[in-house]
Amino acid sequence: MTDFVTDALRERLLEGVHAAGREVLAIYAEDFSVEAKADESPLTEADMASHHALVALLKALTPGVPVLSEESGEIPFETRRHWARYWLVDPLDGTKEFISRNGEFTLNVALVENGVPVFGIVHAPVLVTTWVGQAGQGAFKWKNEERFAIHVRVLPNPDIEPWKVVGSRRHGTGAFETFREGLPAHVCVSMGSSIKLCLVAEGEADLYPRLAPTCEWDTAAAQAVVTAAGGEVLDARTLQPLRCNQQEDLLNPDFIVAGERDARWERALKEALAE
Ligand SMILES: Nc1ncnc2c1ncn2[C@@H]1O[C@H](COP(=O)(O)O)[C@@H](OP(=O)(O)O)[C@H]1O
Ligand SMILES: [Mg+2]
Repeated sequence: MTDFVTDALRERLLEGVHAAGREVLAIYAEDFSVEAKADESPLTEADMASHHALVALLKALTPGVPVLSEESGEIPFETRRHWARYWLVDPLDGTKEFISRNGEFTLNVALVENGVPVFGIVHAPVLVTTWVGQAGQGAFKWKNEERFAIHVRVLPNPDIEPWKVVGSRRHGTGAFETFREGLPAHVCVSMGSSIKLCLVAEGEADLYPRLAPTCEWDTAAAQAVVTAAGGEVLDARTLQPLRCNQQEDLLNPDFIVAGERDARWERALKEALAE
């Protein structure tokens, strides 16, 4: 439960994120250049335009609340570990999807309180879709200006209806394949960016195992959506909820997003991680 984000603040945040999304779309529509970051991952003008727009928005709406963005540059753990509340931003998640122009990229803004993502906005401008989740207030999806309440779905009986698993377009691993081999009947779809977590939140997928690296900004906003929709984002080994800002680096452990706990996928996950 967070009471920091009032209805009025949420509306201003949504307007601002949509405005940043329009800046990103304007770049998407033109020829854009691609640079390589220090870690060899790609960076476009759109990542930086969205970063500047979102940081300015958050600083204007909530002066005094620190902002950590993927494109901020490093903030030492010694400084940020004292933050009881901060904004965590991935201005463009799915940069490779942006570059390949398949529309599967998102703008992500999370509010983290004491390590827990309690509020999140995930906006996919090409899909004209925005997911919002707020602890204690549920989760919503806007699609073409229409608003729907969303909720995870109950795992179906796989003999009647196969489970739905969502995986990365680019980060499939042997462990992911072993996990699938341990599952009952299921179908698998590939998707880029934090949209994967949102698909679990809205009951379009049952499981998203991520047995490959990600950073906290990749997941925090969508984790708030998933939890507000009744699901969980769990460390794949401990099955405890992911927490932010607990350590020097900003890497997540391997994790799984699930609408519901179930011994069958927990067993498959254990086998996949034992390899
Ligand atoms: N080696 C690595 N270490 C940390 N994060 C990584 C990584 N390889 C990929 N990622 C993260 O995975 C995200 C893409 O995941 P997916 O392929 O499932 O969409 C990237 O987001 P960005 O596009 O914001 O850089 C990046 O942050
Ligand atoms: Mg990202």
